[in-house]
Amino acid sequence: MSGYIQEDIDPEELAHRSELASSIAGSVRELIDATVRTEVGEADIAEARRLIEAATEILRKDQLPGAYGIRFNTDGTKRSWGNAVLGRRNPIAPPIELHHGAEFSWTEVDLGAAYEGPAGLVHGGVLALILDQLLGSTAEFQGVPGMTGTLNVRYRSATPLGRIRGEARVDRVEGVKTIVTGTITRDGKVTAEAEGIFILPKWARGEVSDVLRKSVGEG
Ligand SMILES: CCCCCCCCCCCCCCCC(=O)SCCNC(=O)CCNC(=O)[C@H](O)C(C)(C)COP(=O)(O)OP(=O)(O)OC[C@H]1O[C@@H](n2cnc3c(N)ncnc32)[C@H](O)[C@@H]1OP(=O)(O)O
Repeated sequence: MSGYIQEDIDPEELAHRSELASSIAGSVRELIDATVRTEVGEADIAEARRLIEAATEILRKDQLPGAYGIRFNTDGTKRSWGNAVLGRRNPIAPPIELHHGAEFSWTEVDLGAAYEGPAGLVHGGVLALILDQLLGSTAEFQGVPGMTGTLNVRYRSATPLGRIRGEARVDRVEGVKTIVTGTITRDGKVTAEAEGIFILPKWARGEVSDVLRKSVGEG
């Protein structure tokens, strides 16, 4: 499957690249929030655009030919740095940091103005995005990975912007299908619940190396 790239990088260099990626993505994330909330006038907007365009030009000096893909070391550590939910290179990712326990996985993340749907509330699609990744990564961590086949989300009550918590656990495994359930809570109250069916695709059955299938990295 293209897009999976074996690229061995020693731990020290990896930590350095990770720090660089997180730092620039964090700056751009700040920029996104500032853009959504700015009240400055035309002259300041023009000046800001000039600086942003200059920064873009610097980054364009050396680019990957396409998306980042999923890269992994032969020891199984994995990098999904372009991922839309947890990619450390990706400023549109909230980004979520996942924690995995024996029984369940969880994340806590602050969702600010850039993730608004209804006034003052988290966009339902953003919650679905986070649940998709959280549930999918939970299946992966438990050694039964798959692509999302179906994701059902029930929005029980509105989720105000701010700090949310997501939790997920594998409910059962049926052949190549892993059924995972999860919730989003805000201030201790469940505002959304989900069930996902994650399916090990045909191309991965027996074809993908054990290293990749068992890989659980920093994301
Ligand atoms: C090393 C391995 C890596 C593998 C991968 C890992 C990814 C690790 C990511 C970690 C975290 C990801 C979190 C974000 C995850 C996304 O964002 S994934 C992106 C969104 N999803 C997609 O693009 C999936 C698109 N769809 C497909 O690729 C294929 O339709 C699927 C879902 C893989 C299934 O196709 P298939 O492999 O040909 O499945 P098939 O053999 O026909 O059916 C197998 C079983 O699944 C059932 N089924 C088929 N489709 C569906 C469906 N849509 N809904 C429910 N059941 C279905 C069938 O009825 C059958 O059931 P049983 O007869 O066994 O009871």
